[in-house]
Amino acid sequence: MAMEAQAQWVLTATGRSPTNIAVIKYWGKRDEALILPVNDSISVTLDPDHLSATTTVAASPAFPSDRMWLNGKEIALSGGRFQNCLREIRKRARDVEDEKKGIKIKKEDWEKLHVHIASYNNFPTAAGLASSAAGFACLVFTLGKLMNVNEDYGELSSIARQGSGSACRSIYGGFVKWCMGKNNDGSDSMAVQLVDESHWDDLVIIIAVVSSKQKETSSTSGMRDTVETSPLLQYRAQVNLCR
Ligand SMILES: Nc1ncnc2c1ncn2[C@@H]1O[C@H](COP(=O)(O)OP(=O)(O)OP(=O)(O)O)[C@@H](O)[C@H]1O
Ligand SMILES: C[C@@](O)(CCOP(=O)(O)OP(=O)(O)O)CC(=O)O
Repeated sequence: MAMEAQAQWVLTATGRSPTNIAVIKYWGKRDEALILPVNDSISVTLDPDHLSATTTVAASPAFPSDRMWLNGKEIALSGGRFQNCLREIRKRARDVEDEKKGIKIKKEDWEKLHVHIASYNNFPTAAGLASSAAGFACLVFTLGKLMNVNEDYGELSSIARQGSGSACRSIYGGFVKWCMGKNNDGSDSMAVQLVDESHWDDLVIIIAVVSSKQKETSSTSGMRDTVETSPLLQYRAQVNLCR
């Protein structure tokens, strides 16, 4: 394999993704593992200069395992959400050649190459400002860039969805709809852009951070409780709010 014959090298890619704020909220899953929602939702993507995640991914034959640092602190990548995103992007990886660095990676090499991921949020993490949306959109986008993935944004949004539901909408700017889809495998549950970021030029969103502390109840567990206990949620899911 050409990759092994070469000297040790590190190939990197960096991306930045903004967070998004839902105007018609996603609340409740019909499939917890695939992250499939019970309703369509619509959000507005914020300006990346203000609230965003910046992620650098690196691959090297010298890395013995996949590792990730979030805001400078190492976090476990063993969770299903990270593993699903890594697996889905690796599946779609293509040949990469960097002539200047003398690197040649074959499509099949990506299954064996490990990655190191470093991400920073320029706003409070896990505090109710959708850091998971910016974070997983950025992770999927940047891994895709590193591995020369050629999928369209719809497909990337479907992969980001498997990291955090709201992340599928952060793949696009402007106003974005997450179409819940009907298929059990989630293949039609993805985001589409309704209008781009120039559509409503003078729209200003003011984010008032009242606390930067980690929330006591995450959206993931809050919506799980609602699905299990609220008859009102079933009604909300039956009415198409996004029409
Ligand atoms: N930059 C990032 N890159 C990758 N994963 C991230 C990043 N930022 C946050 N996450 C993941 O998202 C989790 C936080 O998500 P959580 O849903 O609890 O909070 P939030 O998205 O900030 O708030 P909310 O969903 O209520 O708006 C983190 O524990 C981490 O797993
Ligand atoms: C209130 C919300 O922001 C909830 C977002 O929840 P998450 O997308 O963070 O939940 P998981 O899919 O479990 O990761 C509404 C919305 O963004 O539509």
